Amino acid sequence: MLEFDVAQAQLAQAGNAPTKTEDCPLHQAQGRILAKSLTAHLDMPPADNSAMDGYAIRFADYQPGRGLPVQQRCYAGEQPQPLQAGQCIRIFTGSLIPEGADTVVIQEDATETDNVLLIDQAPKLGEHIRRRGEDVQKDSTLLEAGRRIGAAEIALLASQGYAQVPVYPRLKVGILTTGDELAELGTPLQAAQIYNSNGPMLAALVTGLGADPVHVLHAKDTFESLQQALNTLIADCDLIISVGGVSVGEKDLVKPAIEKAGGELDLWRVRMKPGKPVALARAQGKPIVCLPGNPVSAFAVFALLVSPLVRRMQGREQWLPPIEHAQLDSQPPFNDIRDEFIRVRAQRGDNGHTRLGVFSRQGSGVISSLPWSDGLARIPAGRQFKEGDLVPYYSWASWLV
Ligand SMILES: Nc1nc2c(c(=O)[nH]1)N[C@H]1C(S)=C(S)[C@@H](COP(=O)(O)OP(=O)(O)OC[C@H]3O[C@@H](n4cnc5c(N)ncnc54)[C@H](O)[C@@H]3O)O[C@H]1N2
Ligand code: MOO
Repeated sequence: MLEFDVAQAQLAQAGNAPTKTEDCPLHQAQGRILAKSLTAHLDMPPADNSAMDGYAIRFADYQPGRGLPVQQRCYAGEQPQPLQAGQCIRIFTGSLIPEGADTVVIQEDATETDNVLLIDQAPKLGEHIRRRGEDVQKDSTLLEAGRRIGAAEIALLASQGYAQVPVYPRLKVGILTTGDELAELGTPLQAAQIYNSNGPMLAALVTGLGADPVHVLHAKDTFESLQQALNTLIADCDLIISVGGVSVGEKDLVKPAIEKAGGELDLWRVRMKPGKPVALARAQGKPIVCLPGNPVSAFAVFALLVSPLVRRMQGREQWLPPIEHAQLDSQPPFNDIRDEFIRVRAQRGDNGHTRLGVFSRQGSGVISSLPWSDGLARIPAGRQFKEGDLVPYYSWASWLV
C-alpha cells in the first residue's frame, strides 16, 4: 500500500503549472490566480489626510481657553488652503491635511461658535492623521504571482487603480461518473437505482477551488460508453476526474477504457480510509485521476489528494493548505492498517485548543456526514487514541478553497 503523504505528493506532481497568461478585468477576477507579481503605482494614501471629522490645527497654537477662528471648511475631495497661524480649518474624514497643520482635533473634543473653535480636550501632537504611504509605499510588492484573488486582493488592487490583472487561464476540469445504478437528477428513480450525487458534488468541489468543470459526463458500464466520454474529456479538458469503477468488481471497466484511450494507468491502494482505491493515468499528456465511487470516499480523496494537484495546475504558489492540530472530543475507532480520516465538527475548547466532535456513522456512503462536518481528523494507523489527544485536522475551510 502507498503511504498517504507519498500519494499526495505524487499526485501533486502529476500536472504542471500553466505557462499561458491572460488579462482579466479586475471586477471579474474573483477566484482567478495572479500570473505576475504586481507592484504599487502609488503611495497609499497618496497624501496625508484626516482619519476623523474635526479641525486641522497647528499644535503649537493650542492653549486652553484660546479661540481659533475657522479659516476654511474643506470637504473630502477639495484642496485645502495653507493654514494660517492662530487659525484652524474645518475638515472631514478623508480631507487632505492643510499645509502648516500638524494635528487633528475631533469635533467631539471641541465647540464651534460663530466660526470660532474652542478646544475642550488637550490634543496630542500629530493625532488623527493618516500619513502618505503609511498603508502601501510606491514600488513595493503588492501581491505575489500564484496567489488566488479574492475580495481582499481585489480591494488592494482597486485602490491602486488596476483595472485589469494578469491571470492564468481558468483550469478546465472534466468529470466522469460511471455506473448503471445511477439515475440522472430530474428523472424518476427506477427500482435498484440511486441518484447520481458524485457528479454535482465534484463539479461543486472543482468550482470551489476556482477551476471550471467544463463537462460533467455520465457513462454507462459499457466499454463504448466510457470510451466515448473519455475521448470528449481528453480533447476538451486539462485534467480529468473519474469516479467509481476502479475497484475489483466485474464491471469495473474504467481501467481498460483509459488504456484504450492511450493512457497508462497506475492503480494505487492508498493507506487511507476512506479512499483506498485511487488511480492515476495520463492520456495525451493530461492527468486522469480515478476516485473511488463511495461518495464520502470521493469527497475525501478530492479534498486531500486531488485539490493539491488542481492548485498546482492552476499556477498557485501554495498547493498544500495548512494542517491544524486539534483535540478529539471522544475516543476514535482503532484502525491498524490505514490512516483513518474521520468526519469531525470543530468547536472552540476552554483550553485554547480546537475540539473535534466525531460524527457517529463513519461509513463511506454516509453522505449526511458531509454537510454536518467542518473537516477531517486524521487518525494514524496502528495507534490507539483517547479523548483529548491532539490529532492532525484538515479543515474544509482550508482544503476546499
Ligand atoms: N471485494 C472488494 N470490494 C470492495 C473493495 C475491495 O477492496 N474489495 N473496496 C471497497 C472500497 S474501500 C471502495 S471505496 C469501493 C470503491 O469502488 P469503486 O470505485 O469501484 O466504486 P463503485 O463500485 O462504482 O461504487 C461504489 C459505491 O458508490 C456508489 N456510487 C458510485 N458512483 C456514484 C455516484 N456518481 N453518485 C452516487 N453514488 C455513487 C455506488 O453505487 C456504490 O454504492 O469499493 C469497495 N468494494
Ligand atoms: O476506500 Mo473505501 O473509500 O474505504 O470506502
